[in-house]
Amino acid sequence: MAVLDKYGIVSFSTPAMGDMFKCTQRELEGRDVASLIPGLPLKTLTPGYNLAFADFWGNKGELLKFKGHSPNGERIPLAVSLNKLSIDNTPLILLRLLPGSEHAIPNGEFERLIESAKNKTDVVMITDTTGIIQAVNDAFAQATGYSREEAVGQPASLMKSGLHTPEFYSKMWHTLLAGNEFQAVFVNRRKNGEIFHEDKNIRPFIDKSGQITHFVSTSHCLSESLRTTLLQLHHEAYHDALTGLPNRHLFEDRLKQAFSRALRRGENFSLVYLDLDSFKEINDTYGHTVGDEVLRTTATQLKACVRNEDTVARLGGDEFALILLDIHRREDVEIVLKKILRSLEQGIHLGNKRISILASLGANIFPDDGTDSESLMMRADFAMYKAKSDGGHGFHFFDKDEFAGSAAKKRLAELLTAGKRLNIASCTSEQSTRH
Ligand SMILES: Nc1nc2c(ncn2[C@@H]2O[C@H](COP(=O)(O)OP(=O)(O)OP(=O)(O)O)[C@@H](O)[C@H]2O)c(=O)[nH]1
Repeated sequence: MAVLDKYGIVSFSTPAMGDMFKCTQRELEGRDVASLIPGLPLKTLTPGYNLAFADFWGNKGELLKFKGHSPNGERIPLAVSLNKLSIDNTPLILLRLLPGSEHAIPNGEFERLIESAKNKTDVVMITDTTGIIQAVNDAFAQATGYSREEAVGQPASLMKSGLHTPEFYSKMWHTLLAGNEFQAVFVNRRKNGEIFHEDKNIRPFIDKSGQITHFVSTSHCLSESLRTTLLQLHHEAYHDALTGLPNRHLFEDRLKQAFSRALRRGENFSLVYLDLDSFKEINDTYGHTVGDEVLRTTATQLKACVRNEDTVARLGGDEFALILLDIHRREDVEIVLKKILRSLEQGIHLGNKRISILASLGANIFPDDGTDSESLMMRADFAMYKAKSDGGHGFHFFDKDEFAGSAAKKRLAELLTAGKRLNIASCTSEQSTRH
């Protein structure tokens, strides 16, 4: 692994990269990456392009296959991934390298692989196809605190931290069992309970008959500063910068989790949409800074009105969504909605003046009002639109009969077909202007 500056110059490299290029880290640092990997389209004269390219490839999560040129002229087949990083507001590029261009380890090299792993600085762990550890190297013991004797025969989940979602592991198994390699930063737990971060690559080992017999994991632990930066990047991708709330991506993920939890435990949950009333007027009258303060206060108040395991997200503009877990009756939701309206009313203070925050809320309950996320989202939005068209500053529960007779239903269907965001508020002629 290496960190490049925006001009593509190697600012930092790991010993593993030195091993790969058959030279010391010092010989790599300060070099133009184009001289080491000529195929990479990073050029010293195009820093803006370099960062945009790293960001683009990072988001795609793809590995690029190249031939590296070691300083002594040797050709090295490589798989490369790029990500944009920011450390202390300095944009940088994280370059991750894997040996070879093959997905699977070539036939008959298994024993040699175990032998070669012995002296590596990288952590190597070999499991069978069910994830039981078969072999580890010395670096494994240093990184995890488990000796070879303690680890071999145990499931690799020995190091599980509980901080990844079940989807993370299911994606890993799908990828591996399809014969492809899996690369990710794993958050694992050492024997002494400490959390550590591993930049890990897992490759299937395929025997002479073409069967996958083992998985080979190679990783190195991330330094504290890099780990913090990666956590920040992850947080930024899933949170709204203004309020710090989960953004639409994370909200959709939480909604999926709410479905699985409700199905697993036989529970109900409620989805609530909230749109501020006359927010545009606040912006127009007092300016965007005050508007931003109103949005931040809304976020704080919403979080204060719900339980820790519930979700409050900002979907965009003045639209928020809440997922209230483990709901028994509609009355439970009503209590929360009333509390929200009351606490938002307190608003913000501007000198001697108080600006109340008014909102329209639409709610529904799984499974009564919908059994998939799309219809629940659409129906919460519809209920919110009803609350708004009833004068705003209030809440409304989704009602099937109302929905069936509504002209908006047709509009909803059109929007749904067009795959657009369902902003029903824009269809209404009646808008609340109360403050
Ligand atoms: N201050 C601020 N304003 C924003 C932000 N994002 C969106 N807006 C503004 O939010 C307003 C949303 O418009 P509308 O949905 O029509 O707001 P509204 O006046 O509450 O209309 P109704 O919902 O019908 O009551 C627009 O004026 C946007 O410019 C933001 O991050 N900060």
